[in-house]
Amino acid sequence: MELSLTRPDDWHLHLRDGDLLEAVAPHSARIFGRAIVMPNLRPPISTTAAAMAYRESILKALPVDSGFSPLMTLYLTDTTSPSEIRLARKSGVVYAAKLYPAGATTNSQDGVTDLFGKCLPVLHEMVEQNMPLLVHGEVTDPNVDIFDREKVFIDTVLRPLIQKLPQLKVVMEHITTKEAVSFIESCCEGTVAATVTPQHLVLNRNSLFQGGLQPHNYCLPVLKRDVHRQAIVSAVTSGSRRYFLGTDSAPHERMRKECPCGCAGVFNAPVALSLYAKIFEEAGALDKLEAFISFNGADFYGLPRNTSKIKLSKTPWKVPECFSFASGDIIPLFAGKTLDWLPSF
Ligand SMILES: NC(=O)N[C@@H](CC(=O)O)C(=O)O
Ligand SMILES: [Zn+2]
Ligand SMILES: [Zn+2]
Repeated sequence: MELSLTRPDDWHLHLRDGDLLEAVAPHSARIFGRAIVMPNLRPPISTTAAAMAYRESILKALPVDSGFSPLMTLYLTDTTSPSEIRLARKSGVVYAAKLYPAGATTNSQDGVTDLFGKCLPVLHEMVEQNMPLLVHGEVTDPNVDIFDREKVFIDTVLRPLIQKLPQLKVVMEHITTKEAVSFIESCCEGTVAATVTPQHLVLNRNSLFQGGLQPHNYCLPVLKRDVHRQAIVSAVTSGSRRYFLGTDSAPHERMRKECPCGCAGVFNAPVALSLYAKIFEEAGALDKLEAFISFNGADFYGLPRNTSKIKLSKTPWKVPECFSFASGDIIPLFAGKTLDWLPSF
């Protein structure tokens, strides 16, 4: 079987910088037309000037004939100003601003400590500029169980936020729970949406401990119980326009994953499309795959859909064990495993 599909976009991607950027960018660029590029570098991409410079380094890291467009984002801090949002919009290269609650995830140290206390003027300006707020939706309170942090964030931050600013466009990134699905369903379609990663659709929290600790399955939000996985599978395969592809491909060098305090983040760019196809096939919903991977995100962001095509054929292929680059190795999700759906162009 072979599917011909509109070229997809990745609405949540970490491209990193330096050697790592050069190593990973081609994996996304061969498959996706565009990607929303996350700003959590060190230092963070918190100004329009930094976003423009980062965009140039991404373009340099792409293969010469690549048609891939990086869509940049701004990292919100306690001191981001409304004028920075205006500048970002005017630049034509910044498409959203990203909320990292300080301490919630990789490189979130400079994130927001008090959204309602520090960021309301910026959020009002984002409404004015029709600029989406992208959210890592977890509370950081160490007393909240790590498996409950998304649910508590919805109740204490997201619901109050959309009550205060019903016109703000919000993308809840990498949703992992049935509570997140209920929340998204309760919001206004076209104003609040969610991205879903391949790992949260195919794995549950058992995969973190299968036969021993599995650092390459560790990401944030952490994998959840299977009942939650099933809820997000039903949501994305229902055909709803509220959900779209965001891989959250987040590479870390092997030695930073396989160590006493390993980093959170899964490198899934080479396998993401195969895994999404597997999920839709198993749900008997292959007819709804194209909207999820290629239409819903563009429609939400108000961008034209891609016009070129890719092919996905039902051909078994083996995922490489490892990708080596100048400063180390990166282990992909499903390393060494065989997957069913092979993308080609
Ligand atoms: N998802 C992750 O586990 N890690 C991401 C950050 C993020 O998306 O939260 C990273 O930048 O490594
Ligand atoms: Zn995140
Ligand atoms: Zn991410």
